[in-house]
Amino acid sequence: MGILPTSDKFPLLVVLNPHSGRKQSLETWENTVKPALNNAKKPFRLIESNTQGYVISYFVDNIKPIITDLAQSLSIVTTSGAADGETIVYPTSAKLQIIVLGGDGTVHEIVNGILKGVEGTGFVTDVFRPEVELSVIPTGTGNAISTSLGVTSVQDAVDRFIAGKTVPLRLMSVTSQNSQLYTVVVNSYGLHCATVYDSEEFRHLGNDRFRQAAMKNVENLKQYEGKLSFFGPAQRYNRTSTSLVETVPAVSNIAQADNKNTAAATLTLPGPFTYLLISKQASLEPGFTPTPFAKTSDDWMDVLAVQNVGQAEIMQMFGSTATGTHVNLEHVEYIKAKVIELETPTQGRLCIDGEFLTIEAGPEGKIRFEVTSDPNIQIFHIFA
Ligand SMILES: Nc1ncnc2c1ncn2[C@@H]1O[C@H](COP(=O)(O)OP(=O)(O)OP(=O)(O)O)[C@@H](O)[C@H]1O
Repeated sequence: MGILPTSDKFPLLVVLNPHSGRKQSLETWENTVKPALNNAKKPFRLIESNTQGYVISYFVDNIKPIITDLAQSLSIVTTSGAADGETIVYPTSAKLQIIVLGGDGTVHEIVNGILKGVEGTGFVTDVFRPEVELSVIPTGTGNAISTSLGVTSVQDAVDRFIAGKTVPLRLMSVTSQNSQLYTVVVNSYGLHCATVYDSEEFRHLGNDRFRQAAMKNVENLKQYEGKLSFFGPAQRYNRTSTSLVETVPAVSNIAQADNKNTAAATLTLPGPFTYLLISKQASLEPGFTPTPFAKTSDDWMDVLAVQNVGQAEIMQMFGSTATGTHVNLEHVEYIKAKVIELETPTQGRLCIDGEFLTIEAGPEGKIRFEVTSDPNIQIFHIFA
């Protein structure tokens, strides 16, 4: 007797955002994904998002009963023959499968809703730790996660789900004095954040909405004051050797760290920033690969930083992001790190997977980015 696979007893969840991309998720569901699941005899439960923020609230409110039902569906009752000889064997792990018909913002809401819903509870522990397996059907605008994994179409995503191979979806934790969130794709500051902010009004253009909003912001190019500090191990792209080279903390910094109880930065970038990304995905949309060394499953964050440049340099960078060769441009900094802090002298705006966060001015407003390693947070996997 063994533990039954989830699909035999507990339905997979299908999260559908009808507003994603060019609003074709429902059609894709009805025409392609639902027939494929029916064919494969996979029972499902449909969760349709009816407003912005619905998905996050749904999981905050429902993840505990979902995990309870999932665990119970996998429990095994054994009888010894005696009247009171019934024993229930509970599982120590289980797979919760979720198909996402939406874009990266919907994945962001699922991940943050689940983690918020189980925070401070005993629902995810060493004794019982569910694995959440996400199948992202690319029906958003950028579809960064799918694009970075090489998923080329809706059918390709469905095929990968049916094939069943998954890889870890590594998260970034984003902490300020009064908030804590998880990022699945990208944190941005400066031109990219302003572009995402302005792109909503061009949603009807599909992928082109980012291009339209980017051009608007390049025309009125601004510099964004801030200091970026890197802690612990870091690798910096070296244009001469065309490779990532380990950056060792300066000796004075090590001494400082030993004397005080606070770590000194391995490296700092003084800003101001024209363009700044802290990313877990190589591509943010098809044909746009700003952080080409980023990997969905590794334990690094990839930083693309462009400091204090003009329109010509930005356009030159955009011109080579399709191939990733912009990392060789003089004004481009590319760094891999595990812990990063951003401090701005005045109030600023940070974009986290399309969601916006206010950065308060000065040291109190500092934002800390870390790759998560806690096994009770790192429960997400993605069909690849
Ligand atoms: N019913 C709804 N009406 C309006 N907005 C919604 C609804 N359901 C969800 N949303 C919001 O839609 C936003 C965008 O979703 P999503 O990220 O999936 O698509 P996208 O922005 O087109 O794709 P991508 O993030 O891949 O570029 C999310 O911020 C989400 O909160």
